[in-house]
Amino acid sequence: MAQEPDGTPPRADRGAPLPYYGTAGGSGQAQGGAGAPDGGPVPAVRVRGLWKRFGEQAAVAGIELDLPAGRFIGLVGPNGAGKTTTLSMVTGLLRPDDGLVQINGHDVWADPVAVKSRIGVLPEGLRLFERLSGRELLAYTGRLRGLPGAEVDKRTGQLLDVLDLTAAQHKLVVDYSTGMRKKIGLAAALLHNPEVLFLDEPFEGVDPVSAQVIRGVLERYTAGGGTVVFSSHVMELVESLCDWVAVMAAGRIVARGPLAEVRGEAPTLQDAFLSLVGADRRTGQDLDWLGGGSR
Ligand SMILES: Nc1ncnc2c1ncn2[C@@H]1O[C@H](COP(=O)(O)OP(=O)(O)OP(=O)(O)O)[C@@H](O)[C@H]1O
Repeated sequence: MAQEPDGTPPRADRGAPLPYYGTAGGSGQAQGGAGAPDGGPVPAVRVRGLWKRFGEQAAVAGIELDLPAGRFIGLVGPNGAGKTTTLSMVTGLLRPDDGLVQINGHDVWADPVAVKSRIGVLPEGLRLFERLSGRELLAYTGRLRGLPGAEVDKRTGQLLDVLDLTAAQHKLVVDYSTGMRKKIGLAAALLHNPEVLFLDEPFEGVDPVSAQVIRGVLERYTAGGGTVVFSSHVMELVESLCDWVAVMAAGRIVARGPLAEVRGEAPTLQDAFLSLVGADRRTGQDLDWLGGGSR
């Protein structure tokens, strides 16, 4: 598999290698804006030695990963592979036991304000302010992000329109459907025009029409230079949307690189994925009693 980053324009903000966090609960040192230590282009996301244990179990077991800027990146893996735990640590929602995470050269835990102004996050199990209307939620988010009121109004109107939420803009979020919640969450994550957008299962529970709308917005965002990192189980979706993928299994990255390279000789990403995570051997052949006939 290819080693990233690739094809990303070099940036001026380069600097020294960064320290790891050290032991559990350590916060590392501020190194805002530092670049790739090898002199290469600064990756959108740089992860080194990332660990998270829950009791005896290592949910994330020493991940090393560079995600190139300006790409549509899919993080895929079977249930329990550690995708959500990884994304939570990368976005500053969950403190790692050990390891380093940088967003465009800024340390997630040592320089959280710089990082949070650069990222948008649509987490799994998104919690929203339910007693606000969709429009109020975006107005509130925009002001929290420090945007001027007129700019918040303009962007809010445009995002509500593009995401087909204008008719529901005055409805309380508590009354939104699953798909509407994803869309208003996406609008809130995009409002400040982040450099990197993280989405945990953005298409789960979303109907095909809304999925197409979300897809269009994300494609517009990457065309403008933004980086999307999203997790999904749906290989067809990843294959049609992403140009770069990272495959996780049992807390580790087992493959990463441009989509075509990870797919390799396999006919589809799904085949490559099943082979990479070792699931192609589980065919259900042993269940010879199953079939609804004799009990
Ligand atoms: N708060 C927690 N406490 C204990 N175990 C946890 C916790 N969060 C995650 N885990 C465990 O860590 C492992 C990785 O979970 P994670 O949710 O990151 O996987 P995932 O790849 O996102 O899975 P899925 O695709 O099913 O959402 C799982 O075995 C899970 O049970």
